[in-house]
Amino acid sequence: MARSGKAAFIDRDGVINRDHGYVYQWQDFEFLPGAIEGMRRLQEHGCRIIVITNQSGIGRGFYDEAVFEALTDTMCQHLQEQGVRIDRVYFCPHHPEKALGDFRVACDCRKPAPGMLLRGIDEFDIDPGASLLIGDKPSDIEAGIRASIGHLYQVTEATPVAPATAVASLLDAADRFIGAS
Ligand SMILES: O=P(O)(O)OC[C@@H](O)[C@H]1O[C@@H](OP(=O)(O)O)[C@@H](O)[C@@H](O)[C@@H]1O
Ligand SMILES: [Mg+2]
Ligand SMILES: [Zn+2]
Repeated sequence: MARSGKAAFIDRDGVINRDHGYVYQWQDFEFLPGAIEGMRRLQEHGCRIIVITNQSGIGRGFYDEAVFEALTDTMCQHLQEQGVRIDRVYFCPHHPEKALGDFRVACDCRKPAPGMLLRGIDEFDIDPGASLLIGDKPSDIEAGIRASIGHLYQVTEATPVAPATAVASLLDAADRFIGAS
């Protein structure tokens, strides 16, 4: 049977919260303007909310998986209080050159590889063509292209990677997607 669900695949650092560089503590987690409202609108529109985040800070030894999970729990709790339910957070702890020990691998989940997106598509029976991705880096957009995501948005003031649309915020992306579908 054809896949039928719709998902918003959302990058974390630089889209949901300000990217201060390997954020792992709640005190450094600063929601970007429009991020929470954008997720609320996408959820109300019927999208699964799926976060896809490279976390090579784990592999580099800056913080461990338990610390990342604790921050994720706090973020999700905060969002829940604001009426946003995160369906899943996928993360990649690897890096092919900079990570330590077993984390130093050429995995299939570190963006621009599409592994985290493909997992979400499979686990939630998502139609990628009807879904959107919001990222800030070219590697996010590249992952979206490789997973055949139909609507790509890049939070950037520079020229976006084709065929992504440049947006000012998660909220801007949400409104454009909802307006177009
Ligand atoms: O934007 P997402 O995917 O949510 O997360 C990115 C972070 O894990 C960090 O990824 C690093 O890239 P490297 O992993 O070192 O190439 C840098 O870009 C950091 O500034 C950034 O905080
Ligand atoms: Mg990012
Ligand atoms: Zn990985």
